[in-house]
Amino acid sequence: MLDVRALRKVYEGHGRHVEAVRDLTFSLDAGELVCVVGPSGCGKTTLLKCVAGLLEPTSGEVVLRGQRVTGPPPGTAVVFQEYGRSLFPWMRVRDNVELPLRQKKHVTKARRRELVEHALHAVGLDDTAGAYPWQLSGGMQQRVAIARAVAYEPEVLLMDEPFAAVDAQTRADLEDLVRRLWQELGVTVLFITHDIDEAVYLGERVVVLSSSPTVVQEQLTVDLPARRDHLHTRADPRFTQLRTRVYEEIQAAKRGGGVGGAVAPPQPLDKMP
Ligand SMILES: Nc1ncnc2c1ncn2[C@@H]1O[C@H](COP(=O)(O)OP(=O)(O)OP(=O)(O)O)[C@@H](O)[C@H]1O
Repeated sequence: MLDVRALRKVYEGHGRHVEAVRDLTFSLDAGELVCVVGPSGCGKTTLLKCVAGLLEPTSGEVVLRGQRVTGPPPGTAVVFQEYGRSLFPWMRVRDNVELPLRQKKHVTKARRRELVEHALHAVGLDDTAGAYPWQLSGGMQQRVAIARAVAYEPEVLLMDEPFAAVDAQTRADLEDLVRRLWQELGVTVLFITHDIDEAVYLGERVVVLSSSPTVVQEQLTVDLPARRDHLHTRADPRFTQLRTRVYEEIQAAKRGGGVGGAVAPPQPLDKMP
């Protein structure tokens, strides 16, 4: 349903020439939750902006439901890292969540209110509808941003390092929230992170990017149980195997090769220590 094909993006201007991503090709099936992980500065945000139709690729393309993406595609919601900048401080929480719904002309006011209530309930913020964002903690503000995306009833949810700025406990809670919403809503999720543990904990599949010049280094299926929790999943030996493998891939990418390469053939995951 979502295809990234030979995507390349070069930023030009002010005497600079930055090849942010060189050649990215991967796909998401409908209803998948895929994490993209890569080192800092490898072009993850650039990739997400191209997928969201906010940035034009230099070459290659993003195709969503068979249509080439040339602007923000309908049915797609984005959650960015900087929740503080994505919420309007002069609008109450309920109005922030409702705002994108106003674009949907066929949705009545009563239905909008219902969707907002339901979304705030889904993220555990029933009591904050009348508050202003600045009256909430960072983690709560990010929940509002997620509620806004959920209320929009997207088919595709794009998330760009959404939990990078919150504390570890809140982050763990928000990761569980994303998996729960994904399971309940059947939405297709592309989740960008630089955190290997987060990618393996959340994803059904992990796309590993190399460092610049950026290509897809590896794709791994995460064969952990669908029901995950921080206590048990992170203690699962399989979790450790997978995170080790992703870590090795990223290290190999920095050296300019794959884990397998000419040096050592890749070990099947089930044979890894
Ligand atoms: N608007 C821009 N103009 C010029 N160069 C840019 C622009 N945006 C990003 N870049 C450059 O493109 C490269 C990739 O940046 P990008 O933000 O996509 O990486 P990232 O993987 O998301 O980084 P991080 O993990 O640190 O958030 C960097 O070298 C960055 O300096």
